[in-house]
Amino acid sequence: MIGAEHITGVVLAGGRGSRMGGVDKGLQPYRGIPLALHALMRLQPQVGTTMINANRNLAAYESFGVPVWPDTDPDFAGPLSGFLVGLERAETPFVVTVPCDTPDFPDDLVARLAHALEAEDAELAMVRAPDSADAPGAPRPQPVFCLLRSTLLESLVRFVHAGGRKIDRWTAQHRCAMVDFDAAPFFNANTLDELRRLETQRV
Ligand SMILES: Nc1nc2c(ncn2[C@@H]2O[C@H](COP(=O)(O)OP(=O)(O)OP(=O)(O)O)[C@@H](O)[C@H]2O)c(=O)[nH]1
Ligand SMILES: [Mg+2]
Repeated sequence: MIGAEHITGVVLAGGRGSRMGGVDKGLQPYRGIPLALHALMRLQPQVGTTMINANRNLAAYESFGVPVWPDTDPDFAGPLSGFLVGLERAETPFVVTVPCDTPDFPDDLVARLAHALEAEDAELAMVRAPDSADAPGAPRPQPVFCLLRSTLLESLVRFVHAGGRKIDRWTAQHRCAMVDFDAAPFFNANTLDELRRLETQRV
Protein backbone atom coordinates (compact mmCIF):
# COMPACT_ATOMS: atom_id res chain seq x y z
CA MET A 1 0.00 0.00 0.00
CA ILE A 2 1.20 3.53 -0.77
CA GLY A 3 1.00 5.21 2.64
CA ALA A 4 0.49 8.95 3.00
CA GLU A 5 4.03 9.24 4.40
CA HIS A 6 5.40 8.20 1.00
CA ILE A 7 3.70 11.11 -0.77
CA THR A 8 4.70 14.78 -1.04
CA GLY A 9 1.81 17.12 -1.81
CA VAL A 10 2.42 20.16 -4.02
CA VAL A 11 0.00 23.09 -4.24
CA LEU A 12 0.38 24.60 -7.72
CA ALA A 13 0.14 28.37 -7.39
CA GLY A 14 2.66 29.47 -9.99
CA GLY A 15 0.35 30.70 -12.75
CA ARG A 16 -0.19 34.18 -14.16
CA GLY A 17 -3.86 34.40 -13.16
CA SER A 18 -4.53 36.21 -16.44
CA ARG A 19 -8.27 35.46 -16.41
CA MET A 20 -8.40 37.13 -12.97
CA GLY A 21 -6.72 40.22 -14.37
CA GLY A 22 -3.19 39.11 -13.54
CA VAL A 23 -3.63 38.83 -9.76
CA ASP A 24 -1.83 36.14 -7.79
CA LYS A 25 -4.70 33.63 -7.79
CA GLY A 26 -3.53 31.60 -4.79
CA LEU A 27 -3.65 34.68 -2.55
CA GLN A 28 -7.22 35.67 -3.43
CA PRO A 29 -9.50 35.31 -0.40
CA TYR A 30 -12.09 32.55 -0.42
CA ARG A 31 -14.36 32.52 2.66
CA GLY A 32 -11.79 34.79 4.31
CA ILE A 33 -8.75 32.58 3.70
CA PRO A 34 -6.33 32.65 0.72
CA LEU A 35 -7.25 30.08 -1.92
CA ALA A 36 -3.87 28.35 -1.81
CA LEU A 37 -4.10 27.99 1.98
CA HIS A 38 -7.47 26.25 1.56
CA ALA A 39 -5.87 23.80 -0.86
CA LEU A 40 -2.91 23.29 1.46
CA MET A 41 -5.11 22.58 4.48
CA ARG A 42 -7.16 20.11 2.49
CA LEU A 43 -4.06 18.36 1.24
CA GLN A 44 -2.06 18.16 4.47
CA PRO A 45 -4.06 15.34 6.14
CA GLN A 46 -3.82 13.28 2.94
CA VAL A 47 -0.01 13.26 2.51
CA GLY A 48 3.19 13.05 4.56
CA THR A 49 4.70 16.40 3.65
CA THR A 50 3.71 19.44 1.59
CA MET A 51 5.20 22.31 -0.40
CA ILE A 52 3.92 25.22 -2.44
CA ASN A 53 4.99 26.09 -5.96
CA ALA A 54 4.64 29.85 -6.50
CA ASN A 55 6.39 32.47 -8.60
CA ARG A 56 5.28 35.74 -7.00
CA ASN A 57 4.77 37.10 -3.46
CA LEU A 58 6.89 34.29 -2.05
CA ALA A 59 6.90 35.79 1.48
CA ALA A 60 3.10 35.66 1.61
CA TYR A 61 3.15 31.97 0.66
CA GLU A 62 5.97 31.29 3.16
CA SER A 63 3.70 32.55 5.92
CA PHE A 64 1.61 29.38 5.40
CA GLY A 65 4.45 27.50 7.11
CA VAL A 66 5.62 25.03 4.45
CA PRO A 67 8.49 25.26 1.92
CA VAL A 68 7.82 27.45 -1.13
CA TRP A 69 9.63 26.81 -4.41
CA PRO A 70 9.44 28.91 -7.58
CA ASP A 71 9.76 27.47 -11.09
CA THR A 72 13.30 26.86 -12.28
CA ASP A 73 12.41 28.37 -15.67
CA PRO A 74 11.41 32.00 -15.34
CA ASP A 75 9.01 31.99 -18.33
CA PHE A 76 5.73 30.68 -16.77
CA ALA A 77 5.90 27.48 -18.79
CA GLY A 78 2.64 26.18 -17.36
CA PRO A 79 1.64 23.61 -14.74
CA LEU A 80 4.31 21.13 -15.90
CA SER A 81 6.88 23.53 -14.40
CA GLY A 82 5.16 22.94 -11.08
CA PHE A 83 5.29 19.17 -11.59
CA LEU A 84 9.01 19.55 -12.26
CA VAL A 85 9.60 21.57 -9.09
CA GLY A 86 7.72 18.97 -7.05
CA LEU A 87 9.63 16.01 -8.51
CA GLU A 88 12.97 17.82 -8.09
CA ARG A 89 12.39 18.85 -4.48
CA ALA A 90 10.47 15.88 -3.07
CA GLU A 91 12.27 13.25 -1.03
CA THR A 92 9.44 10.72 -1.20
CA PRO A 93 8.74 8.06 -3.88
CA PHE A 94 5.47 9.80 -4.86
CA VAL A 95 4.34 13.36 -5.53
CA VAL A 96 0.75 14.57 -5.81
CA THR A 97 -0.23 17.93 -7.29
CA VAL A 98 -3.34 20.04 -6.74
CA PRO A 99 -4.09 23.47 -8.21
CA CYS A 100 -4.62 26.44 -5.91
CA ASP A 101 -8.01 27.36 -7.38
CA THR A 102 -10.17 24.34 -6.45
CA PRO A 103 -10.68 24.75 -2.69
CA ASP A 104 -13.25 21.98 -2.17
CA PHE A 105 -11.46 19.02 -3.72
CA PRO A 106 -12.32 15.68 -2.01
CA ASP A 107 -10.87 14.47 1.30
CA ASP A 108 -10.19 11.07 -0.24
CA LEU A 109 -8.53 12.44 -3.40
CA VAL A 110 -5.03 11.14 -2.68
CA ALA A 111 -6.14 7.78 -1.26
CA ARG A 112 -8.21 7.05 -4.37
CA LEU A 113 -5.43 8.11 -6.74
CA ALA A 114 -2.92 5.97 -4.81
CA HIS A 115 -5.24 2.97 -4.84
CA ALA A 116 -5.71 3.18 -8.61
CA LEU A 117 -2.02 3.74 -9.33
CA GLU A 118 -1.15 0.63 -7.38
CA ALA A 119 -4.02 -1.52 -8.66
CA GLU A 120 -3.15 -0.72 -12.28
CA ASP A 121 0.61 -0.75 -11.71
CA ALA A 122 0.65 2.69 -13.35
CA GLU A 123 3.29 5.41 -13.28
CA LEU A 124 0.78 8.15 -12.63
CA ALA A 125 -2.86 8.54 -11.69
CA MET A 126 -5.14 11.40 -12.63
CA VAL A 127 -8.61 12.70 -11.81
CA ARG A 128 -11.36 12.44 -14.40
CA ALA A 129 -14.43 14.57 -13.70
CA PRO A 130 -16.88 16.90 -15.44
CA ASP A 131 -15.60 20.47 -15.65
CA SER A 132 -17.83 22.44 -13.37
CA ALA A 133 -20.79 22.07 -11.07
CA ASP A 134 -22.73 24.63 -13.14
CA ALA A 135 -22.42 22.90 -16.51
CA PRO A 136 -21.07 19.45 -15.76
CA GLY A 137 -20.83 18.03 -19.30
CA ALA A 138 -18.81 14.91 -20.01
CA PRO A 139 -16.11 13.70 -17.66
CA ARG A 140 -12.64 14.69 -18.83
CA PRO A 141 -9.13 14.36 -17.44
CA GLN A 142 -8.21 17.02 -14.86
CA PRO A 143 -4.44 16.61 -15.19
CA VAL A 144 -3.42 19.14 -12.52
CA PHE A 145 -4.78 16.64 -9.96
CA CYS A 146 -2.07 14.09 -10.51
CA LEU A 147 -0.21 11.48 -8.48
CA LEU A 148 3.22 10.76 -9.92
CA ARG A 149 6.00 8.31 -9.22
CA SER A 150 9.11 10.33 -8.43
CA THR A 151 11.06 8.22 -10.94
CA LEU A 152 9.29 10.25 -13.67
CA LEU A 153 11.63 13.17 -13.03
CA GLU A 154 14.08 12.22 -15.77
CA SER A 155 11.33 11.85 -18.36
CA LEU A 156 9.79 15.19 -17.43
CA VAL A 157 13.13 17.02 -17.54
CA ARG A 158 13.68 15.69 -21.07
CA PHE A 159 10.15 16.65 -22.17
CA VAL A 160 10.25 20.20 -20.77
CA HIS A 161 13.79 20.89 -21.99
CA ALA A 162 12.71 19.85 -25.47
CA GLY A 163 10.07 22.59 -25.30
CA GLY A 164 7.13 20.41 -24.21
CA ARG A 165 4.37 22.31 -22.40
CA LYS A 166 1.20 20.25 -22.68
CA ILE A 167 0.52 17.97 -19.71
CA ASP A 168 -1.46 15.41 -21.71
CA ARG A 169 1.32 15.06 -24.30
CA TRP A 170 3.71 14.14 -21.54
CA THR A 171 1.37 11.89 -19.54
CA ALA A 172 0.52 10.02 -22.76
CA GLN A 173 4.10 8.73 -22.72
CA HIS A 174 3.43 6.86 -19.47
CA ARG A 175 1.01 4.33 -17.99
CA CYS A 176 -1.72 6.50 -16.49
CA ALA A 177 -4.62 5.41 -14.28
CA MET A 178 -7.79 7.50 -14.60
CA VAL A 179 -9.95 7.87 -11.50
CA ASP A 180 -13.56 9.06 -11.84
CA PHE A 181 -14.94 11.65 -9.42
CA ASP A 182 -18.13 13.75 -9.16
CA ALA A 183 -18.09 17.20 -10.72
CA ALA A 184 -18.95 19.52 -7.83
CA PRO A 185 -15.76 19.25 -5.74
CA PHE A 186 -13.71 20.05 -8.84
CA PHE A 187 -15.42 23.32 -9.69
CA ASN A 188 -12.51 25.75 -9.99
CA ALA A 189 -12.29 29.52 -10.16
CA ASN A 190 -10.62 31.08 -13.17
CA THR A 191 -12.23 34.52 -12.91
CA LEU A 192 -13.10 36.69 -9.90
CA ASP A 193 -16.74 36.20 -10.83
CA GLU A 194 -16.40 32.43 -10.65
CA LEU A 195 -14.62 32.79 -7.32
CA ARG A 196 -17.51 34.79 -5.84
CA ARG A 197 -20.04 32.29 -7.21
CA LEU A 198 -18.06 29.38 -5.80
CA GLU A 199 -18.05 31.07 -2.43
CA THR A 200 -21.82 31.21 -2.23
CA GLN A 201 -22.56 27.63 -3.25
CA ARG A 202 -22.30 24.68 -0.89
CA VAL A 203 -20.68 21.57 -2.27
N1 LIG B 1 4.47 26.62 -11.66
C1 LIG B 1 3.58 27.04 -12.55
N2 LIG B 1 2.28 26.77 -12.36
C2 LIG B 1 1.41 27.21 -13.28
C3 LIG B 1 1.82 27.91 -14.43
N3 LIG B 1 0.72 28.21 -15.17
C4 LIG B 1 -0.34 27.69 -14.49
N4 LIG B 1 0.07 27.11 -13.35
C5 LIG B 1 -0.77 26.47 -12.33
O1 LIG B 1 -1.57 25.47 -12.93
C6 LIG B 1 -2.88 25.46 -12.39
C7 LIG B 1 -3.91 25.59 -13.49
O2 LIG B 1 -3.69 26.80 -14.20
P1 LIG B 1 -4.79 27.90 -14.50
O3 LIG B 1 -6.08 27.56 -13.87
O4 LIG B 1 -4.77 28.15 -15.95
O5 LIG B 1 -4.18 29.15 -13.68
P2 LIG B 1 -3.39 30.39 -14.24
O6 LIG B 1 -2.48 29.94 -15.34
O7 LIG B 1 -2.82 31.11 -13.08
O8 LIG B 1 -4.57 31.28 -14.83
P3 LIG B 1 -4.69 31.88 -16.31
O9 LIG B 1 -3.49 32.77 -16.52
O10 LIG B 1 -5.98 32.65 -16.25
O11 LIG B 1 -4.72 30.70 -17.25
C8 LIG B 1 -2.93 26.60 -11.38
O12 LIG B 1 -2.80 26.03 -10.10
C9 LIG B 1 -1.74 27.46 -11.73
O13 LIG B 1 -1.18 28.10 -10.59
C10 LIG B 1 3.23 28.18 -14.59
O14 LIG B 1 3.69 28.77 -15.56
N5 LIG B 1 4.06 27.71 -13.63
MG1 LIG C 1 -3.42 28.96 -17.22
